Amino acid sequence: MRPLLQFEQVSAGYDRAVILDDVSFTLEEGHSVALLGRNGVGKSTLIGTIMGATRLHRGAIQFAGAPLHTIAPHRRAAAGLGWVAQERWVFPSLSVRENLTVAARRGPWTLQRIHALFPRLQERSANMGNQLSGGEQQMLAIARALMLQPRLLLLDEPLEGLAPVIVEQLTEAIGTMSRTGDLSLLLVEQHAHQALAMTRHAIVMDRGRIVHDGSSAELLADRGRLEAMIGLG
Ligand SMILES: Nc1ncnc2c1ncn2[C@@H]1O[C@H](COP(=O)(O)OP(=O)(O)OP(=O)(O)O)[C@@H](O)[C@H]1O
Repeated sequence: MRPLLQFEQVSAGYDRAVILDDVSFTLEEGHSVALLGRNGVGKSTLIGTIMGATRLHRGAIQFAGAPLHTIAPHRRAAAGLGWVAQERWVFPSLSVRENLTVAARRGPWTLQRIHALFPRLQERSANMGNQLSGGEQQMLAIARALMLQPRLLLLDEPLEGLAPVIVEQLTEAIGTMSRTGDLSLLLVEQHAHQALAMTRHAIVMDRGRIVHDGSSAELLADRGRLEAMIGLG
């Protein structure tokens, strides 16, 4: 196994506030990890720390065998990180097809492969970004990130606020993505069951610290433990 992302005793936050407290974990190349925890425990801060959007107080982050924390935030996408933020960035006045191709790079994620993953986007190719439903925008935001050929894709609550039928389609697509093996995934989700079903590993956070790091299947089977750590809502 090859480590792709490693947090080494990372403390990080905003200005003087320390939110992440001595966080260490490893994400292997080609693996998928669910990042779980109650509201406000620091999940988005961890994602932001990978992208360089927070202040690193202590520790180091390695990505693909080299230090990541010394790379400027605007260069991290080119280094192989894809980020689908909660805000679902899409270009409103570009068509779906243009959204996908405007900044695309060559690599394993082709338009054809994207259309196989999200048939809905193929049907909506000529529609503008602002003519899409919330679920379609989420699909487009994920697809745009894939067209940049990331080695690691960060998904921040992709199922949030979406209709059950869309949640089902997205869950299936994310599960497919994570099984391809040529992409690593870090998935932040409030929907713990879905997140665990889509991933191989799970990390649970509480108040800025990692309180559990293990297999998703085992945690999914241990209802009592899951409930104690994050509640089941
Ligand atoms: N830009 C910011 N400036 C200062 N504090 C922040 C900022 N963003 C988040 N925080 C604080 O950091 C802590 C962790 O928030 P974070 O958003 O990382 O948690 P989360 O686990 O992702 O929660 P949620 O599921 O609600 O998004 C909270 O106390 C929050 O108030």
